[in-house]
Amino acid sequence: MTDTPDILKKIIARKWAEVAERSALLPVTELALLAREADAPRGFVAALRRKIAAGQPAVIAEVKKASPSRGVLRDPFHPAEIARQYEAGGAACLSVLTDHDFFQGNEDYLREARAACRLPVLRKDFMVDEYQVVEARALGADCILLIVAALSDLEMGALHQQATDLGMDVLVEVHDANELQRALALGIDMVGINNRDLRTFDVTLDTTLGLLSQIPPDILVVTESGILSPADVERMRKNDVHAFLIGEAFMRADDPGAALHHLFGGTSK
Ligand SMILES: O=C(O)c1ccccc1NCC(=O)[C@H](O)[C@H](O)COP(=O)(O)O
Repeated sequence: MTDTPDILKKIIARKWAEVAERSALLPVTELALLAREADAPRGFVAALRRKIAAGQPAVIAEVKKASPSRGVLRDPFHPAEIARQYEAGGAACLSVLTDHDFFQGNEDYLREARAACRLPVLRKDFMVDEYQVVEARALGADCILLIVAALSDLEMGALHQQATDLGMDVLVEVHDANELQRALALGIDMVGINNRDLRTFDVTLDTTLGLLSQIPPDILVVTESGILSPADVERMRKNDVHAFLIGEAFMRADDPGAALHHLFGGTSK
């Protein structure tokens, strides 16, 4: 994939090394036993759709300490407390960064956040191998992220099928029309449009708006990145986009749940 942004290439290389290290310590057959014993999936897409059906915003609230483009967003960082605040603020779901090297995330953050609330949780990481998908379910994840720019069609299809077989939902992330067509060919029920260009880190909500007309109406559209103000929210809602993945705007707030409630003008619960 020659089009893959440099930052993704770096992250993917690290992920392959991680898979090799982890599978040497815990073979996938043993991990699969842990996945089978994990708490049942909570229904990620269903939770988003319930919110929309109730006329409320479907917010995937992100638990993220840091990112390559923004550096450290929150320190000290208490995932369980953040999860409780998000639930109280009316979030539909959580997204928890588990990547160590680029986002200062951790698998324990997902476990802690999920145990502290009743919300479905996305494992926000960079999936390249089936080992990570089984690991996600063993951690309790209800959904995984697949980034089209990071995967071949064959890889994407296999990871998507495996997650579905394990009872998880899949958020398939795109940034342009070509990636969107590749995602649609998979037979997806939810697509994430990342407003952040991972080559330049520039963010524009025009990215979501520009792709909407190419998405069949039965597919749930999640706008990702750069939602910072009530005006951003309103712009999306006017264009019939009701699902949002938001990190930075909440992570910089004292109470992320109160910030969520405020950003959506008190309509989130
Ligand atoms: O944000 C980055 O620096 C980044 C770099 C490489 C891959 C992904 C990256 N961001 C992940 C995200 O897409 C965001 O965490 C997510 O969409 C929330 O965005 P925001 O509300 O702007 O924090």
